[in-house]
Amino acid sequence: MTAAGITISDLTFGYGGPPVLDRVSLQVRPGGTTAVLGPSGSGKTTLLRALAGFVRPTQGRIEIGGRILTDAQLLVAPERRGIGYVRQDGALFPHLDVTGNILFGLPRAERRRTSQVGALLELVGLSPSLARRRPDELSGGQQQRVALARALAREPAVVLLDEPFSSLDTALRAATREATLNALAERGATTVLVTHDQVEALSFADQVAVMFDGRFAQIGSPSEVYDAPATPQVGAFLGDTMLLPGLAYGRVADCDLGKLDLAEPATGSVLVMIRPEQVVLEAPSGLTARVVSVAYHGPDAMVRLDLTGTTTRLVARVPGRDAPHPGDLVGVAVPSQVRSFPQPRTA
Ligand SMILES: Nc1ncnc2c1ncn2[C@@H]1O[C@H](COP(=O)(O)OP(=O)(O)OP(=O)(O)O)[C@@H](O)[C@H]1O
Repeated sequence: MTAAGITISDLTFGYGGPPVLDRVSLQVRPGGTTAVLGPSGSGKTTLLRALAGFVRPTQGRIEIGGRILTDAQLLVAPERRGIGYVRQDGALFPHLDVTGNILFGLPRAERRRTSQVGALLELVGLSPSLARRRPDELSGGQQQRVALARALAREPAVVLLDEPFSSLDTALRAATREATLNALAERGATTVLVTHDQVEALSFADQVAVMFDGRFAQIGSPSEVYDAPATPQVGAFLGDTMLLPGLAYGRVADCDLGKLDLAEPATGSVLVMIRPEQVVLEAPSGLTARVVSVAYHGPDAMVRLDLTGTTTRLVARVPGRDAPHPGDLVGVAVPSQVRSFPQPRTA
């Protein structure tokens, strides 16, 4: 199977009402992994359904491997698209065993090739000894891996994953995610993952497309969308942020935390974006703050602070073992470069 790139151009679709997808464009490189990240109801699943051929867009085009699958005239049937689709619940057939589930949907001649089931199970990190189990005899993570093996059995050029890890607990989620990534990499399949989990999107994909209200607010590498968000909304969706009013001149912004270095030059009134891991706590001197509360998480702790002489509230993420105590007076500094956004004018 040769890897196929995906090109989505100007795609628009609504379920009879206002558009759920509003002129959406996206490119996924052959063999690449893109995470579509957005809040509930933003249109992520609808985009996957359009890619899979389950809905007919009112406008726009979908091309996979240079072949047009959807446009104003054409709607190639789902089974002719060479796409594997793994849903949130895995959706295994309860009355079929693992082998039956994996071979389901293959052409009749290929269904006899039960020998490939063992190889597919190994590919997704499962023991071939599970081949005769029924879905209710498997854990949630094992069921998801069987669903992935079923999707890969047809050797699709493109695999769509719709929140496939969301029902799993934390440890199982990480292991299943890694097994899925390895299996997809081995097959060279181009992958689109839909998720509302920021950590999952950042760790799974080489490209993250952030969707709000049926539009992409930003498409970029994981570090671009996290470190250089296009808007405060994208920044806040990717992780905790503080926005401080300030005045920028070139590569410096003056705000309640003093003069901070800007990653990009700016001029005039800005909102300075600071992530909690950028706030460094030290012995009190210069800028100080009073610790309001500490949420201890083991490896790290989130420390809420009142900046002395201001109404500014800060949050610092510090190593768990270095966490101060509520009431402590600490020094604060933001030594790393920060981003800024033009401040919206108020009337
Ligand atoms: N079959 C349908 N008929 C009518 N409206 C629908 C249908 N499916 C989804 N919608 C609406 O379209 C919008 C986008 O839904 P979609 O499932 O694509 O969002 P999502 O980002 O995947 O959300 P979630 O993360 O909750 O799954 C929502 O407002 C939803 O209510």
